[in-house]
Amino acid sequence: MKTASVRTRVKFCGLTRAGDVRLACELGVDAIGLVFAENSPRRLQIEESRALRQAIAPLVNLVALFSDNPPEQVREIVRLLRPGALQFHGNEEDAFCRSFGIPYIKAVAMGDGTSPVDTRALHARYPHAAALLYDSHVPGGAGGGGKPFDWKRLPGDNTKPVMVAGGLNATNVYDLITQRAPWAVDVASGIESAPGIKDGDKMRAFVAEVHRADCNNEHESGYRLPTQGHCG
Ligand SMILES: O=C(O)c1ccccc1NCC(=O)[C@H](O)[C@H](O)COP(=O)(O)O
Repeated sequence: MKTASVRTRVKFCGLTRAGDVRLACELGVDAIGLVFAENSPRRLQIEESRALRQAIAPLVNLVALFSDNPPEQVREIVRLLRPGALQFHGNEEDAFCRSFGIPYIKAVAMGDGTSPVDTRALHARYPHAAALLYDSHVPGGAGGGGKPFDWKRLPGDNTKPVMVAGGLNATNVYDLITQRAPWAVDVASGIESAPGIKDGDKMRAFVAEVHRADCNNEHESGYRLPTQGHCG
């Protein structure tokens, strides 16, 4: 039997319904992203997020997303939801991001730029980031826009796990994984029928394509642990 020697982690982001959360967990995603950024159509109120939290299966990570939210709001969400990681999309600096005592992911705005990413500068600016998420928003803009950036701009000299987002869906995630082998992929609109409303068929197709890519991927990324997942 053919086996996958690596496994790409999957984060589904911007869920707003408990049923979608349950299906995502059944499909085997690694993380569920709940959005608390003010400018998002997927933004949750704290009360509704508690029901979603309860729908997350054991061993599946909860990631809480922010974009320049006030610290007391972040603290309140950390207290109530106990996320496994925080994700910051705004102009937050390292000291702020790490001050909540939970591993953090920093989103890097790839925008419409063409210049190479200065990985050294990024690592110096966010020394305590657990991972960097390369996403297609413009600096200061919101995520979840459903538009990819040019993956050739992904840096090759990372010393932190690389996550990729921006316009991913079941038709392009295979190419991303086989071309660039990120540690994790992150998707919001590519698995939706409307902002915040996930589509079961699109979720299934996305996970199936990640699995297919992992089973065909010869590329060994320095950010992955070897695993032996079965490919059928
Ligand atoms: O999803 C949002 O509405 C959002 C708003 C403000 C900041 C971040 C936001 N989402 C961040 C994500 O992690 C998305 O999954 C990521 O940007 C990819 O989105 P998409 O291109 O729709 O797959």
